Amino acid sequence: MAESIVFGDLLDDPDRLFTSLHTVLFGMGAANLVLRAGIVERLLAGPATTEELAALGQVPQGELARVLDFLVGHAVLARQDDGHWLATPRTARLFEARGYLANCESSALMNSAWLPALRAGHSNFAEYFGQPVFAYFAANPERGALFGEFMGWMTRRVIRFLFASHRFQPFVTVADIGGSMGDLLLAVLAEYPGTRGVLFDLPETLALARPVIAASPLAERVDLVEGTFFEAVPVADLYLMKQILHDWTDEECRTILATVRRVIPARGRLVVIDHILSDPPAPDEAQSTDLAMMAWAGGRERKLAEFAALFAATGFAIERVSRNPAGHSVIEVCPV
Ligand SMILES: C[S@@+](CC[C@H](N)C(=O)[O-])C[C@H]1O[C@@H](n2cnc3c(N)ncnc32)[C@H](O)[C@@H]1O
Repeated sequence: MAESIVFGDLLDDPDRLFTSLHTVLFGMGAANLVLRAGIVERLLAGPATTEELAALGQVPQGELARVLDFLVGHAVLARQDDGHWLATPRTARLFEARGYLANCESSALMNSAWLPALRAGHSNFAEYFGQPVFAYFAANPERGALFGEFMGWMTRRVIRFLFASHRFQPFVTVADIGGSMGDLLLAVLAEYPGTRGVLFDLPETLALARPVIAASPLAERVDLVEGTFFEAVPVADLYLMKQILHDWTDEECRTILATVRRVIPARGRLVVIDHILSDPPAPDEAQSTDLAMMAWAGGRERKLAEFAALFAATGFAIERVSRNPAGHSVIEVCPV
């Protein structure tokens, strides 16, 4: 069995446990603080003084300098001899990960409500934020936009694996169901010239995606279609569903899959991209995202046999599986 990061050698070494978790917890807080205050973007544009950055964030200079010193200690920022703060290569990485860092902060907040959430029978998210996750994002577009950035960051993590290990059979139109900001769809269209794409998602999500797609050189090849996958999806010969089924219960997944099954052509394919749970359990990414799905959406990650049962119940059969030990796997299914 792989060694657990937190509950293995760290738990056996209290000094490292304390230092590591404190660095993660307060590093995450410091990162979100400077991102939210606009300081990271400002420093990516050029060096600045403490006074300028404190004015920008409307925070006291002394406390801000201590936070910035912490980030200098981790080479996320640097400081010139004349006292100006400046960006390092890690500052850009931090900016790219801003959606994920906001997501981590929400996870930490909602985990404080885990026990009452379980007792009340709903997700940690609904317990802490007062609404199910996608309703909350629809009502709070600035949080929805950060979530979309997080999804794009996650997609970029899996795209290299996807294209290296899994080729799609020839297709004319690909529909990304719950495709968020279109990161996966645009990557697939770039990889498969001469094809067209449909970005299908809730209206509030597509309102955020529309300018992103319009700015892409591939915009001409994309149609945006609003709707809910509990009712109807557009017709295509290749369907993508990345990180969709894991948000929902088995019963809800059967409804989503049945919606696709009603319109998929006989030669069409559905490609599900999700974590596959190890069996027996291992301290891997899938095991932690399983808890994340319980917390965020009342959903779950699944073992391959559990996916197979969902497909069998909705008129699909697994044709190919590209298993990714380090993250999301690819399960391609055909209608039967
Ligand atoms: C976890 S995100 C995955 C996004 C994208 N597939 C990816 O992997 O980057 C779930 C997506 O499902 C969308 N969604 C949620 N409920 C939906 C519904 N009923 N119909 C269509 N899309 C929905 C959300 O707006 C969001 O974009």
